[in-house]
Amino acid sequence: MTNEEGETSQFYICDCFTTDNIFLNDYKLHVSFVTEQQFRLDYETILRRSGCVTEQQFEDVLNKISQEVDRRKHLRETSVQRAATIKEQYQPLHPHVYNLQESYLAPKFKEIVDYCRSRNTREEGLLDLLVEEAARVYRFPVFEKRFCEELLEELEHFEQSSAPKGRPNTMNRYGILLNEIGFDKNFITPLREQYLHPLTSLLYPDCGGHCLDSHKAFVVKYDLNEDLDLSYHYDNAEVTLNVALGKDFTEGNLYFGDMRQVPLGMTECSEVEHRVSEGLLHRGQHMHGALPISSGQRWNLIIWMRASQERNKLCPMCNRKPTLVKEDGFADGFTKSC
Ligand SMILES: O=C(O)CCC(=O)C(=O)O
Ligand SMILES: [Fe+2]
Repeated sequence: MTNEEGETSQFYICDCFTTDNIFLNDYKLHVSFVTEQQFRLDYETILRRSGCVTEQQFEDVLNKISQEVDRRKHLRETSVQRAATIKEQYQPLHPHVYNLQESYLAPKFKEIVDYCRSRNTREEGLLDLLVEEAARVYRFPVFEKRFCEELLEELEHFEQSSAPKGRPNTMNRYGILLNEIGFDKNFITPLREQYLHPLTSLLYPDCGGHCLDSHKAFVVKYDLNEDLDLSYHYDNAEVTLNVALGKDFTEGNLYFGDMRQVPLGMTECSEVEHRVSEGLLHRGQHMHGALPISSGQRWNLIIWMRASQERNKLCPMCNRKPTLVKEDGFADGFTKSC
């Protein structure tokens, strides 16, 4: 039996969600907060170096953290409420975009998926169909351009409506959470299971790409009057797909550094351009960020794909064995079974 979002199992979050990876936008810093004493010990020096020098500035940081922890503690319940209100009140402009059709997909993408479906192990032939832009970062066409336009029209229509809006995370202030507006069951889940899974199985078997069983999907939006760029980070995902949907924009390239926990600057970064209708597939733990756009507006579809088999061993956000807390929906992709 599956529920409305299309999940078949009970999923969990790790309890580090309320203590770890809290992003301080003013100082572009991710922090953990358990007690004030621990926080001062771990971050006072680095915060001071980043310009947080007065006691008042430090107080402001503590207040922001406390607000964020509160927001996270109530996140699931507010999200369920928002989804119910959206379902009741929001009238889609293009209802058909919520149901994935083969005709939305680029022919080249279908060719790549067919190639993967017919093979159990990676052969060099696959790398002739994809472009490897940086270490294990692959580019390929995903959608037809016409579909990207319609999807964007739908998302803008939603943005302009009076429906309540949940934002993807503290780093993206203007995105849209796709599960809340009803994209999971008939669009993102079939896209992940039927099309992306054959590909990730061959490309990332070592990072859970062969056993992805949930996701978090959202849209990020950059505009000259809103967010311009995205700080360096890793995703709460085993494998991520990032598809540029439009509109017209200049710059805003992604950049990739090393895998987790190597400070930027000690490592060479590779810049990768976004091209409308094309996707970039990468390991979730591959550190990356987005450079500022210099004109226009950029919308990208982001699918953080999770493999419970991998994350149940080690939570990618706190690097410890996860302490499970039950939640609705796909939660953060942890399960109890394996
Ligand atoms: O703006 C982008 O293209 C990157 C977005 C991203 O990395 C994320 O949301 O995790
Ligand atoms: Fe990311």
